[in-house]
Amino acid sequence: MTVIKENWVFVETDLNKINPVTYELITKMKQISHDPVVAILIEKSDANLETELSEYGPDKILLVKDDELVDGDDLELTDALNKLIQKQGTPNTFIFPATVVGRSVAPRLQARLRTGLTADCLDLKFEDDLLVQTKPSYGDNIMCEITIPNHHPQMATARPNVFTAEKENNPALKIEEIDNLEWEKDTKLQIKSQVLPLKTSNDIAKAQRIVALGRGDKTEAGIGIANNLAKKLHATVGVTRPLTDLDQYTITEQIGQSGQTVAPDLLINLGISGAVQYTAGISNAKIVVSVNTDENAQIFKYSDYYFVGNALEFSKALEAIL
Ligand SMILES: Cc1cc2nc3c(=O)[nH]c(=O)nc-3n(C[C@H](O)[C@H](O)[C@H](O)COP(=O)(O)OP(=O)(O)OC[C@H]3O[C@@H](n4cnc5c(N)ncnc54)[C@H](O)[C@@H]3O)c2cc1C
Repeated sequence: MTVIKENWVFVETDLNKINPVTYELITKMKQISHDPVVAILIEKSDANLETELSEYGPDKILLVKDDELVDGDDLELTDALNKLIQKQGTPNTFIFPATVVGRSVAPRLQARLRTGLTADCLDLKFEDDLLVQTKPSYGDNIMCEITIPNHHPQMATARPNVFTAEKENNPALKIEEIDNLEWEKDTKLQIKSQVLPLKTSNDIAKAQRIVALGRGDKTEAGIGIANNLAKKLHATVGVTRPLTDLDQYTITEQIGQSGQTVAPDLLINLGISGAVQYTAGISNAKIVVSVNTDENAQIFKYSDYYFVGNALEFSKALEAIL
């Protein structure tokens, strides 16, 4: 098998809009790669998403204009990407966002290509052509560096909000349109319509201020006051995993390893212990304030300011002076 010296990034689109995580991945790959970074874009025949995409400086865009495939399911997408690799050659690496779509399509493609995949990476770098993929392991207690030395493409999914997207003018950009992929239709599943959810994980992932609630502030009164505080601060409410047992919170608001990675200017942690699975999602927060009754709470190690005391009383007092 001939490996082409290209590093591919899958462009995720939702209802004819590019998911911004794509730009984060392109920027990161441009920073670390000495070979061309190629964006794989599938769009409707009358769309022009390549214009927006080109602002982030990929070296090449492989463009598939296909009205059916845009609305295709994960199996169809997998088959189309497999056909694309058969047509173009095997890239050195192929990176996907660790989103619902990326987490479904990337492993299916990996299995078909009989290569390796590292899921949910928090960092990527190259040693020559070898992609070194960093991810938390063993319950997030250690960071592992994983490589796939003998198979191609070296595949990874990387979490949204970990890398920073930066615009770049690339006058050398080439756009190559691919015709006749002849992907196989999935007859078992039919998607009749697609709607954007009212609330998305983007709300918390993009929030500039977050009030995060943990088990130590899980009472009805604690949650009520924390929500008032959030309103006054124009902040979004986030939670730790135990709070997702409540009807009003889901994985959409959960911060951490199995939830969302956040990068706010201000994060207030109320009654949160600081388990590694939670702190994995907050390393890009700028100012962290934490409140906990336990003076030895782990979360204080990740905090710029902390208060030893009751979260509810703290929220009440802070809300009163705002
Ligand atoms: C595979 C895996 C993935 C996971 N993914 C995630 C994830 O993405 N996100 C996540 O959050 N968790 C995740 N978890 C769970 C994680 O391990 C912790 O259990 C969880 O983060 C703990 O949440 P907490 O801090 O709210 O609760 P606790 O650990 O119970 O901490 C509560 C804290 O509140 C303090 N406290 C008590 N009363 C008060 C009070 N009145 N005022 C102030 N402080 C008070 C206590 O001192 C304590 O420190 C995951 C676990 C596993 C195994």
